[in-house]
Formats: sequence, C-alpha cells, structure tokens
Amino acid sequence: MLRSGRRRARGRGAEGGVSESEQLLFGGPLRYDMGWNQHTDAFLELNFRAMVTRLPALLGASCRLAWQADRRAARVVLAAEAGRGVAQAVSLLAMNSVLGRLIGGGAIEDRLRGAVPVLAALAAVSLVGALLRAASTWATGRLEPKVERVATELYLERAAAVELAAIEDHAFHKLLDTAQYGAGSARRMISYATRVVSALISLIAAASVLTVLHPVLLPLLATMTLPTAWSALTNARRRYESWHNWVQHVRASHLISGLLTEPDAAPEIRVHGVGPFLLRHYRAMAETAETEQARLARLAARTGVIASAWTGLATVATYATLAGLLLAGAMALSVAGTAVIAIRTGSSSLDNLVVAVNSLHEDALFVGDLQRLYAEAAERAIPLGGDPLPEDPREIRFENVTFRYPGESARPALDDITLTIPLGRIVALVGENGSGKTTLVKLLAGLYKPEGGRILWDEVDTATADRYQLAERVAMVAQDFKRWPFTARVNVAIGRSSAPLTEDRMAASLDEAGAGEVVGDLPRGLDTLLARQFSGGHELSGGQWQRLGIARAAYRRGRILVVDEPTAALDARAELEVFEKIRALASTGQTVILITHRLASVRHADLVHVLDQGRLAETGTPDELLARGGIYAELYSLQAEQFTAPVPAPEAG
Ligand SMILES: Nc1ncnc2c1ncn2[C@@H]1O[C@H](COP(=O)(O)OP(=O)(O)OP(=O)(O)O)[C@@H](O)[C@H]1O
Repeated sequence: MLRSGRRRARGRGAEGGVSESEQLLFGGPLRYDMGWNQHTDAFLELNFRAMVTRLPALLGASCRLAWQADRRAARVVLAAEAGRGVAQAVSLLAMNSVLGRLIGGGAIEDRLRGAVPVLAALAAVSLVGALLRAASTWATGRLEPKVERVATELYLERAAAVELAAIEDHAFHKLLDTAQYGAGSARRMISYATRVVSALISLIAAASVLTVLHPVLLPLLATMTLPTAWSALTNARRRYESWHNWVQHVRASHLISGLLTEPDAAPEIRVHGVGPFLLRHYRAMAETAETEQARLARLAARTGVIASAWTGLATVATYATLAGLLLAGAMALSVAGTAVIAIRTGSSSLDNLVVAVNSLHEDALFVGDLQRLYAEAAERAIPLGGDPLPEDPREIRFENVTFRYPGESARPALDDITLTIPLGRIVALVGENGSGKTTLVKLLAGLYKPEGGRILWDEVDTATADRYQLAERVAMVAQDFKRWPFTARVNVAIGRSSAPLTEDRMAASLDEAGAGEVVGDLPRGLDTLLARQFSGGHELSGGQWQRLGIARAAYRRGRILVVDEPTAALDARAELEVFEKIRALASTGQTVILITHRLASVRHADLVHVLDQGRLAETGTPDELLARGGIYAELYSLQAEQFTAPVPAPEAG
C-alpha cells in the first residue's frame, strides 16, 4: 500500500517549476538532505556489476528476514525452489531423449513405444514440479505477512524508545518517514528472492543442458537476454532518479490531501473557505506528478522498442547459427530441437532473473533505510539502567542549567538556571510566554538533557540516573496533553497502563480531578468512545478534556505532579475547584509543580520561581515576591487591574 503510493506519486523532475505559493506554503526549496540522499548513492551504484556483486548479500538479507519470521516456511520455500530447478533440468534432458528417440531410425510405432517410458517420466517430473510450485506458493504466502510484521514491530518498538530530541529532530524524522516503506519492501523481497532462486536454478539447468548439447549455444543465450537486462536497468535508474527528485513533492501533496479531510482543520476550511485554495494546490501538484509519470512511460516505451529490436536480431542470429550447425552436420536434428527448447527456457529464466534481481535491488534500498533506522534508533534510544534515584529525596536542584533547542535559535531556552524544587510542596513556575517554563519541566522529567550544568535529586545527577526510574516518578499534564482516540476509561487509565485497572483507583482519580461529572454526562459513561470520527464516538469540550487529563495524571500516582496550565480551558468555578484539589494533594505530601499564568492561583504556592527570557529572574514565596515589586508583582497587578480598571470609552470619529 505504501509502496504503491510511493510509485503512484512519483512527481515532476528536480527542475520542475515550484510555484511561488508552494514555496511559501512549504517553506523553501523542495529538497531532502538525509535519508533519501543515501538512496542517491545507491542509485549511482545501480549498474549490472554492482547488482550481481550485491546479489548474495541481498539474498542473505532476505533469508535472514525469512528465518526470523518463520523457519519452517523458509525451509519449505528453499527446498521447493531447489527441487523445481532440478525437475526442470531433468525434464530438459528427458525431452532430449524423447526427441532423439522420435527422430531416430526405425518404424514409427517402435519409436513411439520407445519414447513412452521417457514421456511417462517427463509427466511425473512435471507433476512433482507443479506440487513443488504449490508448496512454495503456500510457504511464501505464510512468510510474507510475518516478515512484514516482524519488520514493522521492530520499527515501531525502536521508534517509540528513542529520546524526545530524536523525534523532534527533522533529519531523524525524515529517516522515520523513509524507513516506513522498508517493512513492505522486506515483505516483497521474500517473493523476489524466491523468484531469483527459482530463475537462477532453472537458468543453471538450461545452461548446463545447452553446454552439453553444444558450447556455442551458451553465448547465444546470453546475447538474446542482454536487451531485457538493459531495458529493466535503464527503467529502474530513471524511476529512482525521478523518485529522489520528487519525494518532497509527494510528501507535500499527501500533507494537503490530509489537511482537506482531517477534523481539526474542518471548521476553518469551512468558515474561512480554505477548501478551494487547498484543492487548487492539490490539483496543481497532482497534475505535475502526472506529467512526470507520462514522461517516464514515454521513455519506458522507447526503451522497450529498442530492446525488442535487439532481442529480435539476437534471436535471428541464434536460429541462423543453429541452422548452420545442422547444415554443416555438426549437430543432430534431435539435439537442435532440444536446444531450441533449452534456449527458450533459458532465456525466459534469464529475463525473469534480471527482472527479479532488479526488483530485489530496488526494495533492498528501502530495507536498507529500515536497517539504518534500526541502527540510528538504537543509538538514540533512552538508555537502560543507570544510578538509582534516592528513595525519598528532599529536593531537586538545577545547577547552572543551560539548554538550547536544536536549530538556529540564538538564545538558549534556559540560560544558566540555578534553582531548587523542595519535594512535598507546591512550587509554581511563572513568567511570560516563551520564558522557558515548559522547557524546564521537560528537563526535570528527563525528556531533554541539559547542554550545560546539572540536575540533581539530592546528590544523584540525572545525567547518569536510571531514566525509566525517573519517568516512573513523574506524572505530567502537559499543555498539549494527548487526547487519545479511545474510551474515557482508557484515557484516564493510560496514565499508568502497566498497572491493573481497578474501579477504586479510577473513581479516586476522577474525584481528584473533579472529572466525575464530565464522565457522568457521557452517553455510556466511562465506556464512551472519545473519537468523533468513529461510530458511537463523542467529543468533549476543551475544559472537559482538561479535567480528564488531570484525572489521568492523578491515576498515574507519580510522586511529582507537573501541571502545565491546568486550568487554561476551565471556567472560573472549575478553575477554583481544580486548584482546591491541587492544594489538597500537596497536603498529602505530593510534590506539585505548577505552571500557570493565573497568578491568583499561585498565591497558595510554597515557592515561586519567576523566569524571564530563559533566566531565573526572581525566587520567593508569593508574599515576598509581591513585596519585592519585581516582575511577579508587575504581572500580578496587571491581572488584578483588569477587574477594577474602568473600560476605556471608544474613540469618537
Ligand atoms: N520543541 C521546541 N523546539 C524548538 N524550540 C522550542 C521548542 N519548545 C519551545 N521552544 C522555544 O523555547 C523557548 C521557551 O519555550 P517554553 O515552551 O519553555 O516557554 P513557556 O515559558 O512554557 O511559554 P508559554 O507560557 O507560552 O507556555 C521559546 O522561545 C520557544 O520558542
């Protein structure tokens, strides 16, 4: 499916005009700099010699995949294909014997009678060949989906275990995109490898028989097949070139078609009339892609005509040579008859071989991407093991922590931050948009590593600590927490999916988050599906989702609860209620790290850190900070004034 999309979507050439609006929409030149470029190197290697030398490695890779997926089926395929090759050689030799008997001297009845046992053997061999083919088809059919599953599972497993920074790294993301084709390619490699083995064996059989019949026949066979090899290679090279140049275009048109149908974009598409705009772009991109495909088809047709003419000439030369040998008495008529059959069998095997090797090679490139992804994901995986965190730490300390997101941003998101988070308290992080609050808690949760400085849990540096243990201690309601397209129950319990789901824990979590009413109003309560695009699905309001998000964090029962703007979507009453609950949590010894712009809600915090442009600007209790008259006091009075300041009259005129 992916592959067919890939093939279908081959677009216009590298220099094909990119409209100005496309540039604006997708930002900059339509070129890739990783992943696909590695294909380009492989593409340059796509010549006959490289293909032949790489063949054993490719077959080995397919065998390994098959072996991993289902040993029994792999054995059956190999044995059946080898058996078919032998059966083919035996039939050719039997055919030679039949022809020899039929053309030889004596009464026709005797000749026919003499040929009967060999004909019977020929029929038996054909039957065995057919049975072997059936066995191979059956086993290949079993193997293919398993290979795809094994490859996909590994892809997903590795992708899910990498650091957040890798997932956000555009180069790694491109590799993820490219490698997704690898599993389908791995599946197809199995049948191509089977075809290669079968074509190879039957070619060897035909070539051996031909060599026995007359040595000059072998080069003639090769000459007849060269044109097919040349045209298959030429077309494959063109397809690669086109694909590499057009891949960004393909991604962009997928993006546009996705935007036109996704529920999130649907309201704006309708109210702002964005549909025709997007559709126009989609059509323009699809049309240019069609032009490229037409270009490729035209070239393929031309190459096909040249190859056929070449094959025709080579065939005439072959039969002329056979006739010459017959006339010169250098070959018996029966041998010439067998030679014709062997040449036909051999050339069709060679054709099949070239096409299968070509396809194997093409798919191997995508499997190569998958293997590169496996390797890179393993390198960028969250490390296993590490120093244990203290069982009951007193504080978390940031010491001169600096962090910069990858990219071109000149200013670090966190700049030389030194602060303390005492555990068992409510600590608030305050500051204007972009001041670094979310980044700070992401570092605290181990999602990113500091570029400079240390984060200590008492005396244990998180740089060397057990990362899984660290995550275990944290429950987080992020600003953009995931709205899972599952039931309300799963949306809460997914906070700790490894724990057995108990009604008590569920009820307590819903209560802590004040989400009981939200769930009570759902048509099927906790079992309501929260995905409108499915039948029976239901959609929650932003505030209702937010309460479920808090319930999820409560269900997790992490020792440190991080809540990033927990009340942004809540009405005034709900907001009060949520902060009440958060305060109640803290009184049970739970650490709460609270990020909020609603400074009235911060009054109950034990400690407030104020960030400004990535730096720590102020630290203290809310009262101390108010008295100090700094950023906190300024933001606080700005908010307070909104309720008391008179509304300015509209300007006249
Ligand atoms: N994933 C990211 N990649 C690159 N830059 C980022 C990323 N996330 C945040 N930034 C940048 O880091 C800086 C700090 O962002 P952060 O989200 O930590 O601020 P914040 O104080 O939480 O803001 P807000 O109050 O708007 O939530 C900003 O300049 C932002 O553009």
